[in-house]
This record gives sequence, structure tokens and C-alpha cells, in this order.
Amino acid sequence: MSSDAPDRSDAADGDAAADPGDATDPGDLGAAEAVAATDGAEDEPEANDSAVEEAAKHVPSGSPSGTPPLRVEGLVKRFGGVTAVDGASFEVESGSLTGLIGPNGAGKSTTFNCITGVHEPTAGKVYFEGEDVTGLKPYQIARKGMVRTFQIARELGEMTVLENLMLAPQGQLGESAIRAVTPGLRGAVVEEETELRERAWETLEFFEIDHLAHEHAGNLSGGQRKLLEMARALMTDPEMVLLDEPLAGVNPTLEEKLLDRIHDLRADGYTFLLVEHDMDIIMENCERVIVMHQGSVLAEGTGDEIRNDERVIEAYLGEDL
Ligand SMILES: Nc1ncnc2c1ncn2[C@@H]1O[C@H](COP(=O)(O)OP(=O)(O)OP(=O)(O)O)[C@@H](O)[C@H]1O
Repeated sequence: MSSDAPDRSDAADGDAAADPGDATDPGDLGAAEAVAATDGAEDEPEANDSAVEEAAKHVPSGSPSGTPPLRVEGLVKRFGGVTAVDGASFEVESGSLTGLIGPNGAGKSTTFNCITGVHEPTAGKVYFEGEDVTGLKPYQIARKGMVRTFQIARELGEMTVLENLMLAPQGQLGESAIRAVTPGLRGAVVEEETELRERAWETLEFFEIDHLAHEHAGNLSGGQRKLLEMARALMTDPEMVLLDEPLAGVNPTLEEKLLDRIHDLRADGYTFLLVEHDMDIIMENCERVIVMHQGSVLAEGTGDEIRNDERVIEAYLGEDL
């Protein structure tokens, strides 16, 4: 988040937000380290007006010039006899908020899962910032700067909001668990933990959930959880964030807050790909929309272009667009 955040190669050396399954394993930390990392009530900083500005200061380094951050080429995913994705190809422009839509069963979630390493594609390629990342594990893709939000797993629900954030770039902590017991390196570990804690507080303030820092994540409302999911993803210091229905079940006030934060971050150079069923949200917020149908890309364009595209109207069988 902040411009002086640790280098990604250190900060996201684990599954981070990309794989809650691993991120929930306390064994990754060691008990003493987990406590050191999370027992921070006494360090709680005063709410700080400049925190939001600080948090928004991060400027993603961006793609090599002219290279789209994400390029998907001829993606195919079969599950036995079911072809979920059938030759999908598209690009996402740097710094954009791009919507990925399509009728039920069009292949959107499977495409997300193939892009972020949850599924290995049957065929085709995924390039992130020009680099072939096809078939890499979620944590390897997260380390390169592309993360997706995940629902807060049950185990994480038993931890506080602050702990959830501090565990997000868990590779950094796992590394420091080893370094903490290495003479001569303890100072560096303390510095790293302090920096991580500061970033966690900045991120909480940015999402306006700092008042919930010591609340168990499991006690949050649906909308607050969505903010926490975004905050966890941001803690890994990504370039690109994939959001799979981030507003489902979120009340209008929190929905507006979440969208505002997405726009703030986009203005700072982050790139977003958003799957969302609510067409109004897509049309009002995404400058570019990709429409999937039966596993491949049916149309691409601005919201207006998509809304008036005969093929899209037909694919949605007259549903309101
Ligand atoms: N693990 C799986 N095993 C078998 N079939 C699957 C699997 N995952 C998805 N499918 C099938 O692949 C197709 C595409 O599913 P996918 O969930 O990607 O679509 P979607 O566009 O995200 O749909 P929705 O909007 O309803 O969430 C569907 O026919 C679905 O039943």
C-alpha cells in the first residue's frame, strides 16, 4: 500500500490473500511469532487524517510500456465432458476497471480460477505483465502482483480483523519466524513487523474499518467482510486485483464505500477485473466490459456498446441490460 512498503518479493512470499487455505495455518507462523505479529492493541495508533492519503499513495509500478497487465489467449478448461471455458481470449488494460459479465454458466468463475492458478487450464495461455503465468500456483501468481479476493475462511473468522491483515502477506511473517531465532537478525524482524503493523493500520483506515481492528472477523456483517477481503488482498501489495462478486449481499452504504475505494485505487494505477451480476454496477463503474457466453468471449466494449449489442441482448434472452 504505502510507497515505502516492503518489496513484493519479500512481502508476498506465500499464498497471501490468494490462498486462504494456507493462510489460515497457524503452523506457518509459529506461536511466538503469531503473537508477536498480532498482539498489537497497545501499539494502536491514533486515528490519523493523513492515513487515508498515505494508504492511497501506493503507485503500482505498472506494466512494461504497452504491455497489458493481463492477457488471456485461447483459454480452455474442461471438467470431464463439460467444457466450462472454450477458447476465451481477452486483454485487460493497465489501470482499468474492467467488468467480466455473462449469463449463468458462461464460464466467468472458471476463467477467474484459471487466471489466478486455482485451476490449471486444459489449454491456452495466461500472461501477467507479459510473462507466461499459465499453470502457476495461486501464491506464485500473487507474488507476481495479481491477487483475487477470497471469502474469509472459518479459521480466519476466529482471528481479529487486524490479525487477518497482518497474516495476509504471510510469507513475510513465515520468513521472519526463521529470522527471529537467528542471532543478529532480530532487529530487522522487529522493524519488519512494525512496518507491517503500520501498513495494516493504514489499510484499515483506508477502508474505514479501523474501529473494527480488534473485532473477530467472524462477527463482521457481510459488507464489512467484503471490505476486509479487499483489505487483505491489498496487503499483498498487488498490481492487479480480481474481484468475484465483491458486492453480493452488501448494503447500499457499504457498497458505495467499496466502490469509492476501488475507484480511489484505480486512480492510483491499480488494475481491476470485476465479475458482477448487477448490470447497473457494471455499467456505471466499468469503463470496459467483456461479455462471456458459453465459455468464450462474445463481445467487448464500453457499457453503452455492450448494452446495444444484438449478440449480447440475445445471449441474455431479453434480460434487462
Ligand atoms: N468443478 C466443476 N466441475 C464440473 N463442471 C463445472 C465445474 N465448475 C464449473 N463447471 C461448469 O462449467 C460451466 C461454467 O461454470 P462457471 O461457474 O465458470 O460459470 P459462471 O459464468 O461463473 O456462472 P455463474 O454466473 O452462474 O456463477 C457451468 O456449466 C458449470 O456447471
